[in-house]
Amino acid sequence: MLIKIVQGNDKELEFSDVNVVIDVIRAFTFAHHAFIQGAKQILLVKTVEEAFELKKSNPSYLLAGEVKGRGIKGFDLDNSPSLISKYNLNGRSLVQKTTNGVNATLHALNTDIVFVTGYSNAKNTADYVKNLYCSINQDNSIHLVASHPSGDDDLACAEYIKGILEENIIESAKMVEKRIQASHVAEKFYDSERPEFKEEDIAICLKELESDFVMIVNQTNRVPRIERVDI
Ligand SMILES: O=C(O)[C@H](CS(=O)(=O)O)OP(=O)(O)O
Ligand SMILES: [Mg+2]
Repeated sequence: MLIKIVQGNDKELEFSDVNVVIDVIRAFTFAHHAFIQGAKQILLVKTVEEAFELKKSNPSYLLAGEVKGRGIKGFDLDNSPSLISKYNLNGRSLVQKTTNGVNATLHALNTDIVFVTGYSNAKNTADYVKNLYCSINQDNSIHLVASHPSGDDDLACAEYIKGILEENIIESAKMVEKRIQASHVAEKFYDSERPEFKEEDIAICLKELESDFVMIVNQTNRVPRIERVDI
């Protein structure tokens, strides 16, 4: 198994058998909770304009995401996992536009299969990838993409997943949680002068959840979309 950790949201990756794109704070923690709340799929777009175009032809779509961390005028939702975990999303399709997670994923499509995850679903995802791609073929190449260019939240999670895949756990779950909380990306959520960033979001990003699915990017349509695949 050739496992490489890559950091950044715009890296053009050479082909690998599997890509796992990680965004802890907050895009794929948000996505994980959206699926738990019943979402059917999450379409991934690069720009705000593309999101509005999709909504024009599909008025039931919910637009979600951020620019510089803040919600977008005219969108239905921002990038907050604590907010989304209060919605009933049964059967709904979302469109997601975010700085790191979504952009990194759109740059990571040169592969047979793309997973996305935050920390909340990291162990599930790592176990699934390990069973399916590591046990059978030891020659498989895997990119773990820590989507924030400098955030230790995604890097810590990537190292955690690598440890599970290689059966060599250097970073314990507790250590990873500490690194996420101490990362510079988390800072603004503890800043009382920036009330738009909620501390509650970080609490959710730090919590591993028992869930029975992984998130895989379906590339068969023009717009790539995250779907839940039961495990
Ligand atoms: O909304 C977020 O948490 C981030 C943007 S920033 O790092 O807070 O500026 O977007 P994401 O794509 O979820 O990393
Ligand atoms: Mg992030």
